[in-house]
Amino acid sequence: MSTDSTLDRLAAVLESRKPEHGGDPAKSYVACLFDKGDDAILKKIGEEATETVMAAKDARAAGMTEQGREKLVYEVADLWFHSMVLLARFDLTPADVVRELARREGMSGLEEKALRKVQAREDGQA
Ligand SMILES: N=c1c2ncn([C@@H]3O[C@H](COP(=O)(O)OP(=O)(O)OP(=O)(O)O)[C@@H](O)[C@H]3O)c2ncn1[C@@H]1O[C@H](COP(=O)(O)O)[C@@H](O)[C@H]1O
Repeated sequence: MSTDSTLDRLAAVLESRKPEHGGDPAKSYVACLFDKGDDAILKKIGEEATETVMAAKDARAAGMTEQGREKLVYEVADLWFHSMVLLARFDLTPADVVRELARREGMSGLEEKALRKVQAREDGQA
C-alpha cells in the first residue's frame, strides 16, 4: 500500500470539504471543523496529541502488547488526520511536509541545532 497516495487522496477529500467547494457541515465532519474555524481544529490537535501520549504510556506500561500497539497507531492516525485538516485549512498539503522532511534528510538533529545556535549568535551580533 502506498502511504503517499493515501495521504494525497485524503488531502483531496479535505480540500473538497471546504465551503468554497460546497462542503456541508451537516453531512461532513471535516466541513463541520472548517465551519467551526481554526481554534476548533487546534483544540482537536491538542486533544489528539494528549491521547497519543496517553496511549504510548499505557502501551509501554502494559509491555507493548498487540492491543496497546493498535491503540497507539489509532491515536497517531487521529493526530495525523487532524494535522492534515489544519494543513488544508491553511492551503498546505502533505507534499509540503514531505518536502520539508526531504530537505532535512541526512542532517543530524544535533548538527541542525548547533547551526541554529551559530545563526542566532550571528543574528544577535548583526
Ligand atoms: N480519517 C478520518 C478521520 N479520522 C478521525 N475522524 C473523526 O475525527 C473525530 C475524532 O474525534 P474524537 O476521537 O475526539 O471523537 P469525538 O468525541 O466524537 O470528537 P468530538 O465530539 O470532539 O468531535 C471522530 O468523529 C472521527 O470519526 C475522521 N473523520 C474523517 N476522516 C477521513 O476524512 C474523510 C472525510 O470525512 P467527512 O468530512 O466526515 O466526510 C473520510 O472519508 C475519511 O477518509
